[in-house]
Amino acid sequence: MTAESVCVAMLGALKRTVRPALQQAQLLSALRHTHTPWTHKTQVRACAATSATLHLHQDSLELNYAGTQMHFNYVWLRDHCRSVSSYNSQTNQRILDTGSIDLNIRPDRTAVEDGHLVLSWPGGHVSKYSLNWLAENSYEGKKQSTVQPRIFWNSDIYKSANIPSAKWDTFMSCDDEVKKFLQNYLLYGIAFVDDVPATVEATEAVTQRVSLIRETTYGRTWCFTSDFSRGDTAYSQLALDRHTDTSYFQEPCGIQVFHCLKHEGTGGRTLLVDGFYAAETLRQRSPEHFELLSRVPIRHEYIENTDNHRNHMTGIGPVVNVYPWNNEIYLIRYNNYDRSVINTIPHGVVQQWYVAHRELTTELRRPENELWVKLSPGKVIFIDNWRVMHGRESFTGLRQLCGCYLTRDDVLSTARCFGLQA
Ligand SMILES: C[N+](C)(C)CCCC[C@H](N)C(=O)O
Ligand SMILES: O=C(O)CCC(=O)C(=O)O
Ligand SMILES: [Fe+2]
Repeated sequence: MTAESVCVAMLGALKRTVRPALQQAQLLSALRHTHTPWTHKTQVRACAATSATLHLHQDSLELNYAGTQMHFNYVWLRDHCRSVSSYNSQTNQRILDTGSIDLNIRPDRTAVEDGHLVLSWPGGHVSKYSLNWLAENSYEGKKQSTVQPRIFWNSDIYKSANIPSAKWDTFMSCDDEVKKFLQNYLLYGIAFVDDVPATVEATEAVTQRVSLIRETTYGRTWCFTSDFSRGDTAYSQLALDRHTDTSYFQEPCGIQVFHCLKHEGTGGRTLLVDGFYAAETLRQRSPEHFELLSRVPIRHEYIENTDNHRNHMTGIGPVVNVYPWNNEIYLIRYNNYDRSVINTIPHGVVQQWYVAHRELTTELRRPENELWVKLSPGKVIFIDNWRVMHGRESFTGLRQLCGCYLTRDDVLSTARCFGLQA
């Protein structure tokens, strides 16, 4: 058996879910290294024992390992050297000055030894990388995997998943409960904690288990009712169509927390819609419309001029934001109330943009995509404001809603510290 056939035999061992990738072909060709084609310089080394084969190219090394063909640029390899003089593994920070690497660097010696790629650089420095580390960190590996695994949902999918709510007592005392809660939150973009005392303090305490509060012009923790105390329809009894909040921030708030402390009246149910489910449907149906919404930046705005508050915020960005290397959606800004004048789209594109926006709106408005819940005292909901839209039914009577925004970075950090993929 040749080394190559060993590699092929291992292909099946590595299961990957290749996501439908829209402009992947264009993207790849744009990003592709300009390899010197096979030349007499190219060396081939095979090591059947580790099932790894190396091919040296002009500015990169090709590694076939665990069923994946990967390319590692020489500057990249020197830059990612994990030797003690290059990298501080106590702080997980680079020591090496990347600006000092010769951009034409090539290793003098390359070998695969004991599951490691070993490179000797001109000047004598030796770098060692475990093949598994290389496989985990290669571009080829990353572009086929998602940054954050998610389950896109419509109402039926969410309901039949029967996700349990966390319970206040356990949530406050047991890390495992927080971990389970975060896993659900990451997968679905919403998660609940039940039996929370109906106070601002308890609501705040719950959030402290997973993140830091992101203070905004609305306060740190806010408690509001339909008193028009602020220049925004949220402070009324009117119905609010599905939307994401703070679309007018350059970085919209990552998480929204709501706790209804009191409602003496009718209506006021909360509407939840998975924006990623709708956007993925759009991507399947009309890739070119999806592309337009992900490419064209638009502006959102919050202008407030009341007796007590003066604010003028703007945020610019596309409706759908995707990671350029794998086309995974990571953020949707969708707020028809706060969308401001469109003057960032050339006239030849405006019509198509509206068509694309309408198509997304149609998906978001399908009744089967709507999840309605009545928030009641004790039930705290965490909403991924980069993904899941919220809205509300009009209501009567006194309704008091408290909550806060959380920093996305800190929620994700907590999740990663629990060993979750985020
Ligand atoms: C949640 N809280 C009531 C504090 C603020 C509401 C902000 C409303 C604004 N139109 C937006 O969508 O961002
Ligand atoms: O009143 C509600 O249920 C939510 C209102 C709203 O959209 C918000 O406060 O962001
Ligand atoms: Fe809102």
